[in-house]
Amino acid sequence: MMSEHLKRQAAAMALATLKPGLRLGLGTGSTARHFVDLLGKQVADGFDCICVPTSEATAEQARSLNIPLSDLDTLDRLDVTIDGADEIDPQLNLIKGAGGALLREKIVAAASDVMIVIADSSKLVETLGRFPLPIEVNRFGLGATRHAIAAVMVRHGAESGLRLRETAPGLPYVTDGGHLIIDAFFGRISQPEALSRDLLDIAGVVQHGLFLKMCKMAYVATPDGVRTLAAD
Ligand SMILES: O=C(CO)[C@H](O)[C@H](O)COP(=O)(O)O
Repeated sequence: MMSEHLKRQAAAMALATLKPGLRLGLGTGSTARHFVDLLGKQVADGFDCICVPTSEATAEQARSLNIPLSDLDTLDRLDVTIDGADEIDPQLNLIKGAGGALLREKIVAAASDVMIVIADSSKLVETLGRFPLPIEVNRFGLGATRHAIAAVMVRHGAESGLRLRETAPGLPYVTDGGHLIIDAFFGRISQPEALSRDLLDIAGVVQHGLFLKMCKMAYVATPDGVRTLAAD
């Protein structure tokens, strides 16, 4: 499929920039999966690195490829994290979390000196909000948390509502951390910093999928080649 080909090109470009000996964060999702696959081949050829995965799925893939793994108890900082994104704006602010790994992804990205995003060009947007914003919430008090998120949505002029993510009707999606995810349809997010603060002020919100000023560089694959985007 064309988009899989583009994702792999972006992943290959990111891998080509990495020096041996780095402490790497490994993202989650189909694009990150290409990166881990390519990294596995490089490790098999002797490439030295130590990696912290952002999800159980990525950990399992990395283990199957004999990629050396660690965690953020053993390593307190990482050099680089390579991850995908659901939306990328011109300042390289992101929406992440379609794959349900946003909490670990944000912890790993925050512990990294540099966050690099890999994506195909369908992820580029002028303003964040085309994609529903994933919000990770505690199971306890779900109704009250939903109500509080709905009030924030009204304050931010949201268009269409929210829904609890499910794996099947009536079966909530559960994150690796044991939390639930609410997908909130904001439409155009004109004040992402204020929205981030308002959501984090809600007691039942564990984290949300706005990654603001975290990404330093993005490799975005287009049919004409991979573009390198850098944050100001
Ligand atoms: O945030 C994520 C997972 O929580 C992913 O990085 C994001 O959803 C992009 O995934 P894909 O590469 O499959 O499009």
